[in-house]
Amino acid sequence: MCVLSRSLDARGSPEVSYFSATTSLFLPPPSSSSFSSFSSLAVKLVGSMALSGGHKDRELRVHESLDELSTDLADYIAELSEASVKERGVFAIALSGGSLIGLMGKLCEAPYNKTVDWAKWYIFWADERVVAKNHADSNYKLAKDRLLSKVPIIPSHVHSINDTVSAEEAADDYEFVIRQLVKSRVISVSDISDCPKFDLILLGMGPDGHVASLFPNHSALEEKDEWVTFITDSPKPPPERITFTLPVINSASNVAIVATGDSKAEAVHLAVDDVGSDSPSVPAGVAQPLKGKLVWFLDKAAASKLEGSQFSA
Ligand SMILES: O=C1O[C@H](COP(=O)(O)O)[C@@H](O)[C@H](O)[C@H]1O
Repeated sequence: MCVLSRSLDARGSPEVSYFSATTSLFLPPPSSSSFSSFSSLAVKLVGSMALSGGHKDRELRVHESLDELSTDLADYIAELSEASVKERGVFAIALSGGSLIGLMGKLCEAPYNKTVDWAKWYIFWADERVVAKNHADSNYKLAKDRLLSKVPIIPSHVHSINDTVSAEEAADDYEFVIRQLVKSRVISVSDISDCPKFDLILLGMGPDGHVASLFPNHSALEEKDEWVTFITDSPKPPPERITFTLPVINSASNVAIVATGDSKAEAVHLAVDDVGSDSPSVPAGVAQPLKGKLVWFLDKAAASKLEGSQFSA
């Protein structure tokens, strides 16, 4: 696997280096700046820059196929789980819904089904549709059917929303549950805010650039005080949802955004590239942990509109 590493110096100027991940040897840069000049299985772009009052650490992994992306995603989650269990004794992970869950499927297979310390996992949802748990639209049901029922997770460690109350009450309830688990340190606490610090928040991204249930131009994006908020007017059905707020997402130790397919390419470009203030901003572009690390998992189609990219969809 070849890796392209691009870090940004203090002024934001790119310093480009190229190396092979398998050998860790530095290779001379290619004559063209095009990513596609590598016959790589995956291209990884690492950016790091100082932000006002913060730090930005992000990495872009572009995969040749969904199969490779799924393997890399399973490796990434398994490694973070191992590190967190070693450091804290538990792994607090927040899931999303949508295509992400299918792409996590390799975790149910060897070696991960045997090597991951599932009993130490505590599961949450970064967003949930306010429907019954057995409803086809439920993010909980999707994860349960495709993932949680296939690995030995302890049922009491699975924290889904209360599906018998209104969206507002479900958001309040969920925040209460999270507060209790922060108190008992199942979930860490951020040292720069009072927010929970999840070990990993996994986000999908819609073609409009929404992450969790934070949609473009929606007031929920501005929520600063609550950990969990609710909406009743989601532009994507179903309309009633609860969602982690940006302060919670941006307090996590690790955030991954997983996006595949042509329909996501424009939103990936708007979120990742430095598009300037004249272009519309998308929620995915403001998901960036202040002290943690953001990793984007993309296929070539989703990466096809990135600046400097010659991936063909
Ligand atoms: O409605 C939702 O959509 C997003 C994206 O879903 P995808 O199928 O386009 O990957 C998902 O991340 C979110 O959790 C879900 O509620």
